[in-house]
Amino acid sequence: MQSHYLPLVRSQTPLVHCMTNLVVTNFSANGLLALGASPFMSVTPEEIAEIQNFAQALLINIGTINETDAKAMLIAGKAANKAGVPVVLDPVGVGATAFRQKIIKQLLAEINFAVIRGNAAEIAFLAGINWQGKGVDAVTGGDAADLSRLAKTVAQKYRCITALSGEIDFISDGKNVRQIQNGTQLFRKVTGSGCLLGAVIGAFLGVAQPADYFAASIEACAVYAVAGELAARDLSRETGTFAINFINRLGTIDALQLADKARISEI
Ligand SMILES: Nc1ncnc2c1ncn2[C@@H]1O[C@H](COP(=O)(O)OP(=O)(O)O)[C@@H](O)[C@H]1O
Ligand SMILES: Cc1ncsc1CCOP(=O)(O)O
Ligand SMILES: [Mg+2]
Repeated sequence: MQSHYLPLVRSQTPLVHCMTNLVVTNFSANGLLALGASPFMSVTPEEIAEIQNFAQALLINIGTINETDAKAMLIAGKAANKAGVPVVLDPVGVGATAFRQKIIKQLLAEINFAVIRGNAAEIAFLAGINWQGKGVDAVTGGDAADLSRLAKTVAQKYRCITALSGEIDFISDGKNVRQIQNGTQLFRKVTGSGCLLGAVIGAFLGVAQPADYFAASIEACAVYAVAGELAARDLSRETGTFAINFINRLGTIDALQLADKARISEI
């Protein structure tokens, strides 16, 4: 694929305001910095509305959600909508507890999300379909047609782009679906792999026009999965090394590597 948004991320350094979970905050900030974006990690109620005046994107991730953070996310999301800042939702482990389900229902009712990114279990939950999940992880399985339909259903239901990640990523705008057949199994052994992807999608949206959010999301997922594939070369079970290699690859991946490696098709 042609890289259009990656050079823009590197030249414009979009500020991505991440309201994310306690597990992945540092990994996400380092991943954004490596890529060329500018992370701002804050859930502080006193400042989260103001940040939307200068942010290029907002990420809302419910990984370690509590009532206080949920209230702050509602305020930030609404302020971002008002300011025209694209908002990405990562509904981490939404099917796992009643509390998460309550929070997600409120967020989806009151905020317009540009992109919802989740694994198969999370996207299936939003589609209203029973799917196997375990805590914050998806249990693998499901054929491509089912997963593609899930992504499309959620995109239509919430009038947004959906990025369903896994062995194959499915990205839909509610009409079209693209599949990306890149990545590595090692991603599953590094916590924050999905969460950082949500932040990276935010960076790509931050340099795109709203009409191009589908294209920007596809490129973000492709850059991410190809960087993972390159980072995993010569590794089998060295998950710590993979995490470091991956951050390095986010910084060095270029147009040639993307054109050479990305396997993107319509489904
Ligand atoms: N089995 C796999 N093979 C290749 N890539 C994978 C695999 N599982 C996940 N990925 C990649 O890992 C990244 C994070 O996705 P995922 O693991 O689904 O998120 P989460 O951590 O939220 O469950 C995505 O880029 C996805 O393409
Ligand atoms: C392990 C864990 N527990 C609560 S949030 C979280 C991080 C999940 O990160 P990811 O979905 O990116 O693997
Ligand atoms: Mg996740």
